[in-house]
Amino acid sequence: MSQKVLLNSKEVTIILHRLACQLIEKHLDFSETILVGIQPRGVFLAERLKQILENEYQVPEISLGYLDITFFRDDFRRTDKPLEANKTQINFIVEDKKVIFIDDVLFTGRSIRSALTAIQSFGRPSEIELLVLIDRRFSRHLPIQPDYRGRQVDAINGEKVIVSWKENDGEDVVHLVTN
Ligand SMILES: O=c1cc[nH]c(=O)[nH]1
Repeated sequence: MSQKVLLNSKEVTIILHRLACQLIEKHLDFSETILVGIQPRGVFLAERLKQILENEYQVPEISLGYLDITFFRDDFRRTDKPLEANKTQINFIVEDKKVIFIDDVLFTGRSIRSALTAIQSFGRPSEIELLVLIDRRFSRHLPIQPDYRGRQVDAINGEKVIVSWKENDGEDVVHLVTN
């Protein structure tokens, strides 16, 4: 196995600030907007963006929820292993709000397709956007594209993009791993 650094900690910080500014351009004070981190790993990115927006750009408190998609995946019956769901926590009304799905890596688009189904249980948002740190180009199985992307990456099928976060993994870094 070999691994190459795609983004180091400084680059991750710069990208997070850019994404935060792009969100402010569109969502201003976030009064009609809800951030939704896709479980499990989109939550780290969503929390980080909330922190940056509130602490560094003085946006008033932003609504942040977590959405688990385990049982909304179209392949969940195909596994023999018992599936373990993560927490879904959406403590506010999404009806007529602008929802931003946040995930670390966009690959086939199937997770986001599942998230679109899962969010329906909480009402009908006025719109749903997608923000990802890494957009794996040419990998999509579905017509799903991000509205905000940190970095576009060409990775071939045997390769994997791994995003690590300081609070969970000790360091902010993105690796391209080849088996
Ligand atoms: O490369 C990939 C593809 C999907 N999910 C990841 O975390 N990395």
